[in-house]
Amino acid sequence: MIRIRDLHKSFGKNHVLRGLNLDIEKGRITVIIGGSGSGKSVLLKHLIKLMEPDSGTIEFDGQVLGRMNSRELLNFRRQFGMLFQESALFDSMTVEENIAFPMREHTRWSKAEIRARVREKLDMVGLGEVEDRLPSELSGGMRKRVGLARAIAIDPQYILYDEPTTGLDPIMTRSINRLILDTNAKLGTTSIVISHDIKGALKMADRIIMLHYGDILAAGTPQEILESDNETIQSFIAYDVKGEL
Ligand SMILES: Nc1ncnc2c1ncn2[C@@H]1O[C@H](COP(=O)(O)OP(=O)(O)OP(=O)(O)O)[C@@H](O)[C@H]1O
Repeated sequence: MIRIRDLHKSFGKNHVLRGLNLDIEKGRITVIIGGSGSGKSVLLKHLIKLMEPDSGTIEFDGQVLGRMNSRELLNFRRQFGMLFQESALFDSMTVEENIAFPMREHTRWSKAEIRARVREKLDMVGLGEVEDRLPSELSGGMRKRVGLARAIAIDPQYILYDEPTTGLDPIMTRSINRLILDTNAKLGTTSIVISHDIKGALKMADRIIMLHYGDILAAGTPQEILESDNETIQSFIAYDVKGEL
């Protein structure tokens, strides 16, 4: 269980996270939605300590993130896979080297073992013989899949997805959403997804969190979000769900 309590973060006068409280259950898919600039990415960065809060706490299974020593922090980071926006692959490395990267950083697996595991992860994300290609030689959808293969390289407990389907066509969007669901089911991971894809969120989420000006406007099952009588939520989902222009 991840427990976030009274989290505040400002950049100068821009008070981005405003006393955010949130519990995220293990093994589930939590999708975070909300308008541009509402603080979704900032929240995600706090979870892996890429950003420090001004005040408030984040606990993973009772362990407070800010109080970990460097060894605990290294172990902690090992439990995370992250699929960044734009996939964030290393351009000068091949697909195989990209996926092998976390394995080399965090494990003592042999070269042969790493090679076999890279193949296994590529199979999981439905990619064929692309090990020797460079990211620039792949389509955007393929790069996302390689990014996902890298995110699950060392079977993390948590996977964070930052807008995994932004910029993809509807078919690729569906297929990446399917992959997120399958990965969650196969690896039993806790998945936290930031998304602008409301339809996808309603289909795959166990729980949807809506952020609004750095606080939580609503949290609930897809059904609860759909049935909410809050005007801001309704106008946020109107275009995608009701097809309103
Ligand atoms: N490193 C930073 N320095 C200064 N301001 C920042 C920094 N990172 C984020 N912000 C500000 O924090 C606010 C929230 O940004 P964030 O990226 O979390 O939004 P978001 O909800 O993910 O938006 P989007 O859906 O457009 O990606 C914005 O006003 C942004 O300008």
